[in-house]
Amino acid sequence: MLDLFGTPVLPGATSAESFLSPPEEQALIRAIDRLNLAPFRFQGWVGKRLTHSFGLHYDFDHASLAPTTPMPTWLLPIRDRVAAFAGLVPDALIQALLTRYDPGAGIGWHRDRPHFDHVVGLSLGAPADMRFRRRMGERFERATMPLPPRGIYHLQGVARYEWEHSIAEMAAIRWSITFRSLSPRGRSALSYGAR
Ligand SMILES: O=C(O)CCC(=O)C(=O)O
Ligand SMILES: [Fe+2]
Repeated sequence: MLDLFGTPVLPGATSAESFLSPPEEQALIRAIDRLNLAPFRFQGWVGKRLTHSFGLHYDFDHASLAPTTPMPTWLLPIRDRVAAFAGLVPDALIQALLTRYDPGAGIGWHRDRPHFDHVVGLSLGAPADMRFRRRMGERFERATMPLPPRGIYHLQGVARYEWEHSIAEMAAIRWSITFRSLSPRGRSALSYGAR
């Protein structure tokens, strides 16, 4: 996320337009819709957005992280390009979370689980804004990062750890593919099978 002078508005948040071509976007949308997407669940609450994980599954009902089906071959070349954008080796992006936001679905204020480190996302379908906020005493500092279709964004450092983010309820369908790397906490949770 850069201002007019190319300075990041939020340290640790970078984005680029036209990362995917329109045919690639359409092929990915079709591939996501072929998956067995399930409503996101959080401690007994069932959300409107539909998700499917590859590589690792974080179970929000039980706050646990476990290996799941490896990324399919159609996703690997995309994962490799996304890793290059983020300056990471491809294998670092161990999880892919595929999400469909139907009209009325969004994502509330959160920071991603501490088990993960880098978050690199692709946007497909309807445009959206990622909103950011950070508490400053009595009020919130706020920032917005546009998420145009076919664009990519990378959250790390301050933007990922100190700021919360959310996406308002959508009026039209948006899909996203977010790739995550593991944090030291995530690595120990996996090796001990603990939280
Ligand atoms: O849909 C997106 O691009 C972001 C979703 C998100 O913040 C998350 O899954 O943690
Ligand atoms: Fe998130």
